Amino acid sequence: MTSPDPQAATQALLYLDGVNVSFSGFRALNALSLVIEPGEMRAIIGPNGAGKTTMMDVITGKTRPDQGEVLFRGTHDLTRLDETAIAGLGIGRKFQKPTVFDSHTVGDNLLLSLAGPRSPTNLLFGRLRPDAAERIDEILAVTRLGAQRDRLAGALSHGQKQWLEIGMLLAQEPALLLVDEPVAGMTDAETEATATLLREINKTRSVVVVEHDMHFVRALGVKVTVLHEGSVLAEGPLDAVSADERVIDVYLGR
Ligand SMILES: Nc1ncnc2c1ncn2[C@@H]1O[C@H](COP(=O)(O)OP(=O)(O)OP(=O)(O)O)[C@@H](O)[C@H]1O
Repeated sequence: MTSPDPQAATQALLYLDGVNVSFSGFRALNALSLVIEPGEMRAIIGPNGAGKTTMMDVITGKTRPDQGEVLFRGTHDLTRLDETAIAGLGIGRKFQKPTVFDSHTVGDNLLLSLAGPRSPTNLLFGRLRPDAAERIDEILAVTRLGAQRDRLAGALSHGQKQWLEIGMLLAQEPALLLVDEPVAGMTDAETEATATLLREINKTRSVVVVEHDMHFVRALGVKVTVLHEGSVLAEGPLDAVSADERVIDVYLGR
């Protein structure tokens, strides 16, 4: 792949160019270049070890690249910021395994995640953002967890826990959501519902989703980037990348 147009750096929401990451001499990311436009939802696919998780780690500041540019909104150099600062810029990440608070209700999990002045003292004295109750209602509606509000999170199904965690991420009001294999272990119906949920979220936020489940990627209906050996192998609509011989060889054909 050629590098993206340098002018794209200033217009992109997320701009990666020539990113290298090595672990003990092994290139996990190899001159990776990728551009996510404002408002876009992008699906990232690729075989095990292709570098998908490492790419997310670089964007969120967990891993520092050895080389390359990583810019958010054209001006923020993510290679110089730590994880907290990057989260503060509005980049939220959902890991594969749900990490909800099992012994709290669904509603309280969301309350604890709300952006705003939520120091322990503020929570203790009920000082929350003024629209907290309204925002929780909205998130419960979009995640279809309204009927579960007073249930303990520990009692939810695996799919519902994943939706709750996506809801907790939404409560932080990120501009960009990074979502790692959200439908692993879900039923077909839950997988469909998750595609609908991410499409709904994408109406107001940008999303990068890593997923192996091709039915789910198809249901998202967005541009797909195929990673292989730490670089972009192919990019485009799912039908086009699925027909690409190189993609079939390294990933889909297996
Ligand atoms: N901390 C690390 N130390 C050494 N090697 C690592 C480390 N993290 C990742 N790697 C290696 O880098 C390569 C890319 O890994 P990465 O987890 O990014 O791939 P992936 O595309 O997310 O794979 P999967 O689909 O299996 O999650 C792999 O070969 C992996 O073993």
